[in-house]
Amino acid sequence: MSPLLDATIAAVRPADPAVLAEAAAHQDRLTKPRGSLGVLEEVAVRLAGSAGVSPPPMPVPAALAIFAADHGVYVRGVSPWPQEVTGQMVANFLAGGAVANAFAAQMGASVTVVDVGVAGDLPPGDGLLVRKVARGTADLSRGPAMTREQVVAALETGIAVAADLLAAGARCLVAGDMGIANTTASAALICAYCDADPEGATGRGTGIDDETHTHKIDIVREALAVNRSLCEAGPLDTLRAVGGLEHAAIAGFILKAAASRVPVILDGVIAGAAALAAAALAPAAVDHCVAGHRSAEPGHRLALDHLGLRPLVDLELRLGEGTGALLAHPLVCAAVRVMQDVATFDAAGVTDKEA
Ligand SMILES: Cc1cc2ncn([C@H]3O[C@H](COP(=O)(O)O)[C@@H](O)[C@H]3O)c2cc1C
Ligand SMILES: O=C(O)c1cccnc1
Repeated sequence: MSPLLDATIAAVRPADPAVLAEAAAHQDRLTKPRGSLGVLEEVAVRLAGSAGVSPPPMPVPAALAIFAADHGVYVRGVSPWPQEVTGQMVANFLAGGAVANAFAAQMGASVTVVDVGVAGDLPPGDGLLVRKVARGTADLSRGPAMTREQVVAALETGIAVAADLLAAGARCLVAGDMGIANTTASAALICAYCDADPEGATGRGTGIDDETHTHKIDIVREALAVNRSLCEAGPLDTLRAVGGLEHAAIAGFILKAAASRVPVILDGVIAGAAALAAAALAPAAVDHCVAGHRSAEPGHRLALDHLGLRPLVDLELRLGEGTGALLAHPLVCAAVRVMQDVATFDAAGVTDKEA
C-alpha cells in the first residue's frame, strides 16, 4: 500500500485486557452503587484499555480536524445544496462562524480545517491546511470514485494531520467533515462494509424530499453494482470505489489516533462510514474510538452496530462538521474524572454492601 499506511496499521494494537479488567475492578470500588454511572463506566474503562493505563489520562486538550472535499456524485442530483457550499463553509470555519466553531469554543477544542479535495481553489487562511489530493472525486455511480494513488494519499493526509495534532499536544482527536453530497458516499460505504441494503442505509442528508430520496437510493444501488468487483477486492479498494477523499482522510486520522493509543471521538454518518474503513483495515482501531453521538441518518445506526459502538448522545443531530462528537467530549472527560477523583469505599470509610 504505502510505507506510512502500512506502518500505521501495523502499530494499531487492541485495548490492553489486563488494564480493562483493572479499570472495571476500580469502578466497582468507587463510592457509588456498582453500574450506577451506566454507559459512562464503560467509556472510562474503554479509555483505560485504549491508553493502557488505569485510570486513563484526561482526554484534553481536544483537537477537531474538519476534512473537506467534494464529490463527483453531486452531478446526479443527490443533494439539494450547491456544490460551492463546501468551499464556502471552509471559509466560514476559518472565520469562526460555523456550528463546529461554536461547539469547539464551548468545549475548549482547537479547530483545524483540511482541504483534502475541495473542487474550487480556496483563499489561504489561518488554520487551513491545503492538502488537495484531487478536485473532488469521480462520480461513484459510474465507476470508482478514486484511484489507488488518491485513496492512499488521502489516508496519508489523515495520518499526517493526526500526527501533527498529537505532536502539538492533543490528547483527544475529534473527526469532522464537510462535503456536499457526502452522505451519498457514506451510505454506499456503509452498504459495502456492512452488507446492508441501500434502502435501509440511505438517509435524507441535508434534507431532501421523498422523490429525491428514492433517486438517491437508486444512485447508491448503481454505485454498488458498477463497483461490485472492487468492493469485493478488499477494504482499501472498497474505500476508493465508493468513498470520498474526506472519508479516506478521516480513516487515516482514526488509524493514527488508534496507533498512538489516543482516543478519537467519532461524529455522525460520515465519520461512522470512515470508521468502518479504518476498522476493515485494522480491526483493533475500534478499541480506541468513542461514538460521540448517533445522527438521524439511518445508515449511522447500521455503522455503529457493525462497529459495536454505543453512541453517547442522541439529539437527532444531522449536521456533521464534528458537532455531535464535540458535544460528547465533556461526557468523556466527566467519565475519566470519576476514575481519577472519586474515593473508594475503603478510603472514604463508606460501607460496601458487597464487601
Ligand atoms: C450550510 C451547510 C453546512 C453544513 N455543515 C455540514 N454539512 C453537512 O451536509 C453535507 C452532507 O449532506 P448532503 O449529502 O445532503 O449534501 C456535508 O457537507 C456535511 O458535512 C453542511 C451542509 C450545509 C448545506
Ligand atoms: O450524520 C451526519 O453527520 C450528517 C447528516 C446529514 C448531513 N450531514 C451530516
